[in-house]
Amino acid sequence: MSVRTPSSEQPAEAGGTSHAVKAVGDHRAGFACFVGRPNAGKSTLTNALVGQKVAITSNRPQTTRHTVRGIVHRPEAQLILVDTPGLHKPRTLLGERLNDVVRTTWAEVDAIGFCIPADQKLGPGDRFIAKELAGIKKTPKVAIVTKTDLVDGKALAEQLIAVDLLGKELGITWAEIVPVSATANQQVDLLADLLVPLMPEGPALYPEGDLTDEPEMVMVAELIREAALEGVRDELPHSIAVVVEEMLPREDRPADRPLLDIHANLYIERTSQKGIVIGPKGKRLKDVGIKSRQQIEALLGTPVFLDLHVKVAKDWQRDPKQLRKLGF
Ligand SMILES: Nc1nc2c(ncn2[C@@H]2O[C@H](COP(=O)(O)OP(=O)(O)OP(=O)(O)O)[C@@H](O)[C@H]2O)c(=O)[nH]1
Repeated sequence: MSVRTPSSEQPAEAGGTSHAVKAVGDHRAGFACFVGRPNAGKSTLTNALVGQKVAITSNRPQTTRHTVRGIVHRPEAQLILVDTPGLHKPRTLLGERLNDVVRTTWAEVDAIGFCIPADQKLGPGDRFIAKELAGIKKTPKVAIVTKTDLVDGKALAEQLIAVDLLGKELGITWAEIVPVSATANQQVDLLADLLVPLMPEGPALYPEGDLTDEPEMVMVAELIREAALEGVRDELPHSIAVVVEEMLPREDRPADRPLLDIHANLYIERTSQKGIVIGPKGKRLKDVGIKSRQQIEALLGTPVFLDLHVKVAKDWQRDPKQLRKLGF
């Protein structure tokens, strides 16, 4: 088994495939995606690799709904990370659509990183995904054991062995098995080093300095949704969707004091959920507004006036028309 620890000094090489490292001067560019069950740490890892927040994260499963691309720039390579929703057994139409997005992504990328949290035993969710992965023969697969800061050396070693065995059992050849911690920034750069040789040779696909190609309106909506998800429980997280209707610079402002007006709607599925989202005397919604506005201002680099409304889109997760309207 080829496991990458901080002391590994082997050259970055892709498990004997045709992707071996080329001489200096060659440039590589391509797409990699992280897969794994909900909450495995895919979005956090994407952000750590890119060095800036491009994907929202939360401790609620199924946070990620959009395919966010983070772009890692290196002198010798450009690595475009596609962050997909967690694959899971679908229960709703939204669930089915999300799984379709995942599979389509897998077929298009140059490498797949399978994320398995170090602090949880391999379970049916991991197996479900690994079995699907086994069916995708051509794409190199890297097993990434995430959240290594949460476990001791013994538990980590056991997890690495379990991942290796899972691969053998299902006929998957891991190009690498890499333990990382995105929050403690352990081995994150090494992971990028190992992914780069798996990319095809070619020129950069995005201008230098671009960190994502997600439209600003979508990123803004995601930041609002992230703030709204904090502290909500049970079914509600899945019921929340945010759509930014309009982003316009306020007229009649002096050039040195611009203000961006953002109008956004936060959708829930049932009237009964309104109270939870808005909170007593509107306090929760106000907090969501303040928190997300700060993040949006940091993202866009301009002062923002955020006009946020809560609306009911009845059972939108099961309604094709509503799903389309909400961007799915
Ligand atoms: N301690 C620790 N926590 C982590 C690490 N990476 C992610 N987390 C936490 O794990 C939770 C889930 O992380 P995400 O990055 O949102 O997970 P995800 O796989 O993108 O989740 P979905 O969007 O639901 O598919 C968050 O609370 C993160 O802060 C890590 O390296 N160490």
